[in-house]
Amino acid sequence: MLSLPEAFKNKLTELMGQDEAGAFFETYNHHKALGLRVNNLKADSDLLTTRPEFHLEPVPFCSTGFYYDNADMPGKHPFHQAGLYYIQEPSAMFVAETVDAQRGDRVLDLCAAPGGKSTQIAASLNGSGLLVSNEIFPKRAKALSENIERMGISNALVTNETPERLANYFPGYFDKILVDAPCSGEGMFRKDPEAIEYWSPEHVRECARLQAQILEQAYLMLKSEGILVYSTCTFSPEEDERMIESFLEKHPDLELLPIEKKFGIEKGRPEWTESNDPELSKTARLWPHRLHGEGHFVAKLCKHGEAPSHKEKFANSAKETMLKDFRQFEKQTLREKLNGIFFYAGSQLFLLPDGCPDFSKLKVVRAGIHLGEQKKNRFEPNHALALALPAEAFQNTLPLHIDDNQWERYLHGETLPLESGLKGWTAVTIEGFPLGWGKAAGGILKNFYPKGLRRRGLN
Ligand SMILES: C[S@@+](CC[C@H](N)C(=O)[O-])C[C@H]1O[C@@H](n2cnc3c(N)ncnc32)[C@H](O)[C@@H]1O
Repeated sequence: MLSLPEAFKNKLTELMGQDEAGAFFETYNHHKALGLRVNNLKADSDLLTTRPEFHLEPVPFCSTGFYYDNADMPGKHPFHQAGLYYIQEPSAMFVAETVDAQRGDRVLDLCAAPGGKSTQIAASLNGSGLLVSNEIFPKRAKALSENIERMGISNALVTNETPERLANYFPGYFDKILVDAPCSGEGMFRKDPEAIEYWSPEHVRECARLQAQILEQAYLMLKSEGILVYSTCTFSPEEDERMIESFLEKHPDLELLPIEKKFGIEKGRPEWTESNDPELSKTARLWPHRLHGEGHFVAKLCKHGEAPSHKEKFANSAKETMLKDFRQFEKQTLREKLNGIFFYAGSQLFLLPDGCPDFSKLKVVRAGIHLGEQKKNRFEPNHALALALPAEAFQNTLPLHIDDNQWERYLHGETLPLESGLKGWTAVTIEGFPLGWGKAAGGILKNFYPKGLRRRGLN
């Protein structure tokens, strides 16, 4: 059993009562639940469920979620590098299900790194609308950006901003906002035992102060009739029901919406708040002793009041004359011409989503698809382009297969021998799914798998 802080044990025992607390603490004798979520932007679940290397059982509250077996090691499988799934704690999958993003929505994920929920929201948007995926810490924003790239997401802006600066930029802009708040992480003690070290009653209070500030900024960015989902991975009422209680008090135009309670998902606990308002039982709690997953809290709100107005300003496309080298590369490498808003950041070229807002004053880490770099008189593609398109989009492919070790060599950065007379930019695929670029010449494939992603050892 994990060694839990005494104050945490006493608090939860007092809240839950001896009987329930007994069942709850018993879960700390067991391993955390392991989950992965299939990326519907690229593949169907059948692709994984029918493969012998995976032993998957459906997560009941997420149609693309699966529990996997410890021996499966999905992080080491090349399908992971190809972005066919995201390894995600099962309970966490319920949060983006609650956001329920619809085609064409403008969605903000305000506290997004490393990107579990953003990548799930993007799958629901299926390339339409806009996802602004924000992370305040630069290092975490980079990891988020890499995951957005790996999953082949074309309609996201990854920003590295404070909630306050974003709120100045996007007043009343979003249809849906997710605040997956930084929290005391009590629900993750089995997954991330480090969270135990940080835990203290003072830390819980600090988190609650920060969450209230973040929620205020989210409120400003929400359209009238927009939906706000608030979630934490902690059990403390100060960060959960009481946070929603005081948020509702501050904003009477907010309505708490019911969340369906199925598959062991339970009601929020109004009895743990000041007001004891039964409305708060519309919120949801995911408990490790009630379902196979870690601890989470989720609330869903609708804003009925007026939202601050904003002037729409869109990003402009680069002139066609500036795309000469790109167009030549495109003609030689892709089967179809790409259309849309082309945007240069220095020599780097991006293809922005339709209706992309002007983001010139924001810290943007990634915008749409990173197509590549304009070099002197030629264009060099970026890894993101290989991952954003299906294999059929490329003129040249080098198909690799799981039962042959060539894919391991490719992911290590090695040059590959070629039997065919391939020439030029080539998408390397694994079982028909792009893994990255290579450049063919003289019977070998030069490896363009990004250095930072290369595998260091065979394991
Ligand atoms: C629970 S994690 C998000 C997990 C993420 N949504 C996912 O599904 O992968 C909370 C995030 O909030 C960020 N954060 C910390 N302080 C913040 C602040 N003051 N404003 C906004 N985000 C903050 C943390 O860096 C962290 O990445």
